[in-house]
Amino acid sequence: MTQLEAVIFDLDGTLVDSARDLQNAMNALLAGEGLRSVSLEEVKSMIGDGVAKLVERALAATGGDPARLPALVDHFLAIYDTNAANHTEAYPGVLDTLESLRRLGLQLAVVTNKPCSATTEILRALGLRAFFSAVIGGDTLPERKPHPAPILMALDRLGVSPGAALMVGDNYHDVQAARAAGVRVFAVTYGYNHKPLTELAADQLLDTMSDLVPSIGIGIAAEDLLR
Ligand SMILES: O=C(O)COP(=O)(O)O
Ligand SMILES: [Mg+2]
Repeated sequence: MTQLEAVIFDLDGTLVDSARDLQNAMNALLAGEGLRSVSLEEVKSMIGDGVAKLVERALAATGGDPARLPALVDHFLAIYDTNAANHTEAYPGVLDTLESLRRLGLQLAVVTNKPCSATTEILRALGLRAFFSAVIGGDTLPERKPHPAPILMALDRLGVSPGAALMVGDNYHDVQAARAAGVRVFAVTYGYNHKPLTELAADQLLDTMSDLVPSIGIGIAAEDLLR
């Protein structure tokens, strides 16, 4: 079994619960358009495919004019960029897990469909930025997950081959992108997945991030990790 050298994390729904800040920014945008607010549950069902999709789904849900989409994506970004870390928190077990993985000598990366500026603001505000040797956002490349390119770019920056990496995400797009990149993939059960967990077809499900290190120890090259 190839020795595990790197873990790539999705951001929203995996490392951080960002739904409240996304909801607040969205409702400020919608109010400016004279449209109704969206609930937290609605927003959670819209997260994961980047900002343009998020705004498109919110407009569709509230009867907004699709022709306004390009202008409203820009407006959303202007609101969200400076308010991305007001209520956003790391999920339980995330900080301890990142510390443990680094202690085990693993390299860490973030591959998210969220734009880089908001991603960086959140990671810095939560004290997580220093754990990651590579951070790939939704606007780093023309392609986003489920395309494998962002994952391959992260691996390239880390100097790690796909077979020596593990992806951890919450969405079927994370699973698809990882599979297409040739990377093993675990899925957390607490995030914003839009499909039944059984359909995710991840290599393993994690009910909490605290389960990750024990799972690696049992399932993936434990003898190598602990040597
Ligand atoms: O949809 C987004 O903006 C971010 O989603 P992700 O961090 O789960 O990739
Ligand atoms: Mg996600």
